[in-house]
Amino acid sequence: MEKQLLFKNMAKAEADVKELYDRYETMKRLASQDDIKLENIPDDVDCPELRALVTKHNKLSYRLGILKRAIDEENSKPKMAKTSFDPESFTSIQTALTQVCTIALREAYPDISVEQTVQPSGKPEYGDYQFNAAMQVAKELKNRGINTNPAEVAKAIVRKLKATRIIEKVATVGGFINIWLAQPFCQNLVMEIVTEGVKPPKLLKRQRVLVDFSSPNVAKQMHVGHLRSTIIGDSIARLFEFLGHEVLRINHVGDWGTQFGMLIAHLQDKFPNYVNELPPIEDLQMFYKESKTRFDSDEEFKKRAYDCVVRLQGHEKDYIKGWQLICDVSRKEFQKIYDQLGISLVERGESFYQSRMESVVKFLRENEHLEMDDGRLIMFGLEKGQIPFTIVKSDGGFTYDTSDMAALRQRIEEEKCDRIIYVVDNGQSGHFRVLFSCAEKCNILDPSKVRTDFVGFGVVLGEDKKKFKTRSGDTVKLQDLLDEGLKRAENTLNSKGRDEVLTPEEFEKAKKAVAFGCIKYADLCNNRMNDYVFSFDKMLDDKGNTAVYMLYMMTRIKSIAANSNVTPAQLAEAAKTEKIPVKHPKEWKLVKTLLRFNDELSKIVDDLCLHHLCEYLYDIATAFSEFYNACYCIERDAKDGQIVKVNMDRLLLCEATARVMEKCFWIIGLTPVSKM
Ligand SMILES: NC(=[NH2+])NCCC[C@H](N)C(=O)O
Repeated sequence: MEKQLLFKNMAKAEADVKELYDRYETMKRLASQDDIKLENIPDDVDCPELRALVTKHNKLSYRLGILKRAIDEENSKPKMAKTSFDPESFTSIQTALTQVCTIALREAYPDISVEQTVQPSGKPEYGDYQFNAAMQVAKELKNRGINTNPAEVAKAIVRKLKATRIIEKVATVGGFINIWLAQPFCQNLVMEIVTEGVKPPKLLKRQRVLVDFSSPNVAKQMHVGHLRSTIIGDSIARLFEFLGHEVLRINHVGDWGTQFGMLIAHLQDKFPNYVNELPPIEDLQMFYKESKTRFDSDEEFKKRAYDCVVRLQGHEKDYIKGWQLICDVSRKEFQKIYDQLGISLVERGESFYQSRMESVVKFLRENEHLEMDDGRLIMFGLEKGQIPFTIVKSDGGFTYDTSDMAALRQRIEEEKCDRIIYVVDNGQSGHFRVLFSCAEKCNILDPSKVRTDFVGFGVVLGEDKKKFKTRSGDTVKLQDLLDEGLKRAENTLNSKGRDEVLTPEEFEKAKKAVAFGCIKYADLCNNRMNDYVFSFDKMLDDKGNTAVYMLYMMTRIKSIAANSNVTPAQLAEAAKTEKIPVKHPKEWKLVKTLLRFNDELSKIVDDLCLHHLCEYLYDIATAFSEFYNACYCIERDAKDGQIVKVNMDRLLLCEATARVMEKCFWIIGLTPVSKM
């Protein structure tokens, strides 16, 4: 009996041991797992403490995962101490990134002198900007017998990259260094646009910039070529003004040629009393034609005309008076065009340089730069095979070449210009090459101190791709062209029913903004070097990159806040607490597009091609449309259309977009309209 009990106890003890062993095994298995899941604990394990511990463990390992990833991310970032970013020296994102990358490049490879600017990257997966110097550096190194590859170089550069507030993260793909912008930094910059307006980047040095543009010829037609020069030159001047430079807008009018001889001789015959009584010359071109016909057919008249030139250049009173009268008639006509287009210019024609021409000739003679050639005095520039400048004609008179030499000298020595920009058609590119070359040769121009730019442009073509003419084959008068623009703009607005929604004043404003805006925009949005086809139909199209599309876009953006009953004051108040939204990819894309503004400007400061700005405007408009379609600014009830929610942060982004676009408009010379 006792024995039986003993056996029973033993069997039970054995079963207990087995059970305990099994449990131990389960626990061991569970413990070896990285993450113990509650469901893996067998149901028969009745141990609440264990379950509590597992739950706690799981929570902790989740947090550990987050921390580990953060550490990894931190480690993948440039390792050096965070240098605080100096907003004082910030000019543009591209410049700032280029600086940071160049410093890293120099540190990684001190004796390699590769210059590269950071570029916006083409695809979002390659970051926002790219620095592609590694290929060139690797090539350089290979040339020196050092075996490496672009990927290694890229990594070496990244290791030297200092962290800044602009950069969120950096990654290399082969030899490419991809850079992602930091959102908080960008949000702040865009918010500054809302609170402080679009400000120009900090100027390193304020320059004196002279823009020689428009420059028609007295008594002759101001033609479409002069219109191009006027539009392009005005925009360039505006750009430099916005940047804070000191700009001289000079109208180098052709007012001192030999044509004045025949004009004055004709004036004496037609209006003998011209000195005392204002001659009623209405059609100066007609007057010019008449005198030219006489000049070409009448020997006696021709002689008198020559005599008149001599007496005019000798500053004889009555001759100067006649010359002034003729210039006045022209001046008034030019001014009408400038007023309509909203362009300001300082007239300083060729006549202004008369005495300076005399002294520049003396200077060139004394320094032995002039050569006798068939009775003329000519000057060769520095380049071989270049045609020479004619400084003094065989009759002792001066030429277009002489006046430009004198003008350039005046602009450098008297005006102390840092940069001189000539906006003249491509046909004169040769003239300006010789001018710069001669000026350098005789030490009037030192290109290391003064920058000269020839801003050429192509000819204006008709829709038939031939030279721009009227239907009857005459050259197109500028005033007629502007008038037609107004008429066509009126038709366009009427066809959209704008005459019914706008007040007469608003309609007039819109009409002018559209007409003159579209003429300017159509000119500027093409690469200026190309010939351009003048087409009102294309200009007035409301699709594509046209002024009409841009003006519409602007009124649309402006109406968003107004339609949601948010006042400017409320918006300003919201700017104090809200952040610019960047969560949605389209918000972020728009933000980054807006922040390209300064980069675009610095590109234009260098190549003086305004089409970059028009392309940029189009990019903004596109990014805005995408944002607006994807992100609600105002949320309305589906049934009754009542506003249920206003997303103030998005309205602030709309406001920033309008501000940047407005600044671009200003530089282009477009007048925005509040309603269209
Ligand atoms: N400095 C200059 N040359 N400026 C351009 C003058 C253009 C000249 N008056 C023309 O109509 O062709």
